[in-house]
Amino acid sequence: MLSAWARTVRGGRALERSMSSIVELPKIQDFGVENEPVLEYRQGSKERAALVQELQQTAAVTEEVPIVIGGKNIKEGEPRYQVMPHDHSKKIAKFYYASEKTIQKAIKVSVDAQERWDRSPLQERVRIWQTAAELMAGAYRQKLNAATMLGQSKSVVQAEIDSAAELIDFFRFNVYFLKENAKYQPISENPSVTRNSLRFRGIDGFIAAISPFNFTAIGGNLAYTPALMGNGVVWKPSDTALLSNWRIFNIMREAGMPDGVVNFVPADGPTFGRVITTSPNLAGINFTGSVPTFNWLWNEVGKNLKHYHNYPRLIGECGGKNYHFVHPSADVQTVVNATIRSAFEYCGQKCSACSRIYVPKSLADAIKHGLLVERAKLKIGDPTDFKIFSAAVIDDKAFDRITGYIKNAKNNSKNTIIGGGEFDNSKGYFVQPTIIETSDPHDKLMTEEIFGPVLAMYVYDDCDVDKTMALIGSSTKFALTGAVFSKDKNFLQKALQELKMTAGNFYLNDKSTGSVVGQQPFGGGRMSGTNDKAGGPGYVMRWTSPQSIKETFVPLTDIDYPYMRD
Ligand SMILES: NC(=O)c1ccc[n+]([C@@H]2O[C@H](COP(=O)([O-])OP(=O)(O)OC[C@H]3O[C@@H](n4cnc5c(N)ncnc54)[C@H](O)[C@@H]3O)[C@@H](O)[C@H]2O)c1
Ligand SMILES: N[C@@H](CCC=O)C(=O)O
Repeated sequence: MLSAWARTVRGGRALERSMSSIVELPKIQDFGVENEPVLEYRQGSKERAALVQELQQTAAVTEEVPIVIGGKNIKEGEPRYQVMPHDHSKKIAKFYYASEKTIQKAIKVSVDAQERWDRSPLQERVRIWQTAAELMAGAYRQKLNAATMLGQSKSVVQAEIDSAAELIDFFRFNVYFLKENAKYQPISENPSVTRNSLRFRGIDGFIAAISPFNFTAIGGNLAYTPALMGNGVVWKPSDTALLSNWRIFNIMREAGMPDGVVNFVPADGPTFGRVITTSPNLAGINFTGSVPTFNWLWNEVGKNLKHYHNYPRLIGECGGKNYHFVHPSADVQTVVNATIRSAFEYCGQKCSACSRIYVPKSLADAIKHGLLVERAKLKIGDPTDFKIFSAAVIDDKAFDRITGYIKNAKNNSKNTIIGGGEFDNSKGYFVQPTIIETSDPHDKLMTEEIFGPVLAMYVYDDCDVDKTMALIGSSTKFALTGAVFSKDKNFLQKALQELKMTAGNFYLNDKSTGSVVGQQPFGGGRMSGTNDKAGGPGYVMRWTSPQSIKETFVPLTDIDYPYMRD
């Protein structure tokens, strides 16, 4: 007969049962999940009328945006303004930078709130997330879109796929993924003797969510997915996405989010970075933005390691030098249309935007002609004009950086501007979609992230397909998105192997942008980030510190092993 000890180690038949389980498995209502439909905004549609009205209302005021810590509004220091990038004389939001002391206060409030919040039933959190998703899809859809169009200079469709569809999808899908992940429970060989379970806990401390300007949805995901998993969060939104991010924060409050769990803390980037990385309570950084900023944060964490209670989780989704590689067998029209969209939608300010294209000599004339014809048709202007293709770049710094590349190209004999090249910042930060052909595949136009409407093109000899394909991975450290265009299945097979490490999101005969939550989980490798795949099932798991629990229901009656008594 097995001893009680052995029975609890390996299971076995229970002779007596003194207790039952006290661990409750998460109860989360089952529901299906679908992507939020992208509305069309046709002339005469209800959604268009509602959006126009909301654009007028949003443009008519400069909204006050406070710092919010533990539910309390704080306004301190000199006021700052978020302006409309396409008309920088217009202020859309007035906000304040949190001081070091205020950031420290936000950390304390988040750490205190975490303990209570982590004890709240998962089902209650799920209810809040679902309510928020409904509010975003309904009553507040156009408020979110208007703030994104005016504040971040997005066209109607670019706002709709971001601040409506993607944001709503993040809220619905992360709940779905949480539920799916919670289905796994460890083996209990004989549950009346011992029962094993796994529960999700938040991480002991606080999570700093640091979001970029270019996607409203990313701000919502970075701040609220750690919160869904039981964490306290200090959210630093980007100065240039402030109003749309503020609207998300308020929707969450209306949906029932308790005060103090997520704290809204606009701040100077380096000040915020210094304060969070020197706090012993730092449990994680959820960052999306540029490589230099993430590298700086990672270094600071390294320097401070001995002060922390945890190893902070570092999630950073960073920049790219995304490519379109065209094989001689490619369909020219597909290449042209996909490239125009990928390179120039939202002024090339998607991290996934194509900014280098490799074209075989045999197709070069046709592709250049197609790109130039389509480029000339693009209307660039005020995003409230429903006919525009794209609007202004985000701010003066972006304008100077992008036009710096264009000016440089004008003075470099290896580079020829074949389309665009004009810019004007007198009213808004406008840069015309620009195509530059270079004879040097290592030129900085082909290797550095420009993050603007500038497409670099390199024409290769058809016989050099393999050699040119090898340049994709060897000429930059980025590996975010990439696309290959070919009608030759054997070549596509080869590209799948040869280019495996060059992109976290890889497209065959499609543009390098436009990933959808739940369809193409997003993120890059190499220096493009930690590739934690936002919009995929593993992302929620990065924000939990799971606990394994073993419960034993029979008394432990002896210490010896049976063989000792033989
Ligand atoms: N891989 C992805 O999923 C993804 C998605 C969107 C954007 N991006 C990348 O983001 C970049 C564009 O966004 P951006 O211009 O807002 O990036 P950024 O790095 O300038 O800023 C990102 C955030 O970091 C803050 N910040 C700046 N310095 C800081 C510091 N020292 N400590 C702490 N926070 C600091 C900023 O204020 C902002 O909130 C591009 O490189 C783009 O490719 C990547
Ligand atoms: N998910 C978006 C990119 C987000 C980064 O900016 C896309 O795939 O285009």
